[in-house]
Amino acid sequence: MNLAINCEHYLKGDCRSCQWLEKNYGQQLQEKEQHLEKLLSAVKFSEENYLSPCQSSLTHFRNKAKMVVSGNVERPILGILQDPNDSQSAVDLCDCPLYPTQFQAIFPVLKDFIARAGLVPYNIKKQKGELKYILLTQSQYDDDVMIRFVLRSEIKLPLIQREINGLLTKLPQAKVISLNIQPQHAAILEGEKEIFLTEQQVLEEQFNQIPLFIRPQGFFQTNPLVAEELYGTAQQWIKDLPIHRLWDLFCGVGGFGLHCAKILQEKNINIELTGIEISPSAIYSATLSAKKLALNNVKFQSLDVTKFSLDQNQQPDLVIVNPPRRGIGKPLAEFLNQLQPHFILYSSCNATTMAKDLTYLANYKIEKIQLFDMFPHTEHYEVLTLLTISSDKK
Ligand SMILES: C[S@@+](CC[C@H](N)C(=O)[O-])C[C@H]1O[C@@H](n2cnc3c(N)ncnc32)[C@H](O)[C@@H]1O
Ligand code: SF4
Repeated sequence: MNLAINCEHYLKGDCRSCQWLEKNYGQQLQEKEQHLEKLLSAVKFSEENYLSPCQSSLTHFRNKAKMVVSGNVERPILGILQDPNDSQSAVDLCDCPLYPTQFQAIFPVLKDFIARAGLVPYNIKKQKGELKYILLTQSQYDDDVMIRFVLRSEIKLPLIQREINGLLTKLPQAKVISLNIQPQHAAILEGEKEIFLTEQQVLEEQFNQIPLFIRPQGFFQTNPLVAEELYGTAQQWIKDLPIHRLWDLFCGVGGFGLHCAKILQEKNINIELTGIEISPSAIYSATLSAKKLALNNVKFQSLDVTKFSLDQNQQPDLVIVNPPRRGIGKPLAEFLNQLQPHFILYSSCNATTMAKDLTYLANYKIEKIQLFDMFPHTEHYEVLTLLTISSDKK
């Protein structure tokens, strides 16, 4: 079997998470482009506005590993369950070629820590044990990592505290370590309670000299090199446009808004950036970045984007939207279509919902569009679109 990358687990059939591994990379990209073109066939745009895709590395491109913990306390297995209801079906994926190479040295230390702290892996059928998942995230900026242990309860906290200095000595790059308490039996990845074992609670990342802060709960891009290209492209596309007032909706930790505000401010343009995001911890991170960049007139607020937008009566020049897979939805799209900001920058991880939203944005045409291959070996991709008001609607 010819695979796009060498993966023993795929060949053995014990992991099939990369559903497109049997297609070579050229074929993967071609199918993604065809998919996007088909979705946009009803929307007006010219060929020259369709930029060639931003490609990804084929291996070691993920900054995050979500490992189900199973096996036993002396020999834990970190990986996936082939049958989600059976801990006996575990496959160890510590050598998955998508993770950063540095993770290879970290996983054995974590396995040793599990044994030392007596963190019995959770057994789904028996509903016994404590440790459910380990979530590991690396910053590409300085290779520091954040380690999160998802546990059923706090019962092991004293043992973990006893062993934590040993772990920090072996892994000095572990700048953030936390316990997430997830008491429910359901296959939910994480619970609400986060207990920090390190003073530092956010992991610093940097894209295009913009500091961004990854915090335990909530969204952060998982393919850092492609994400850096994505934010950098957004920045380049808007830098010469007449923009003073901008909104970054679904802003997360602020990547898009901060990139755009920084380049405009460097050109001595007076800007006013408002970033809106539902998660308060993401807003905390975004505010921290704005302070570090010494940006003036920047306000990040934890609110529902539709509620925020419908309450506004001032027209922004640029609205950035980067929604979850469901898209921005009809009420917000129709509102923006009436509000008529001069430019809309739409970044989407689901071109199907974006294409639907574009039908409600009937006053706009596509000025530029580019595919960013954030998720190689799968059918998923990111797409960035710059919309301007159609000349007949001005
Ligand atoms: C695809 S992420 C984009 C994050 C950010 N733009 C970035 O580049 O990292 C979508 C974000 O929308 C937020 N979100 C989801 N529903 C929301 C809502 N109704 N109002 C505000 N934010 C929302 C999520 O918390 C998440 O951070
Ligand atoms: S996720 Fe990793 S182990 Fe699984 S198929 Fe993809 S490359 Fe192979």
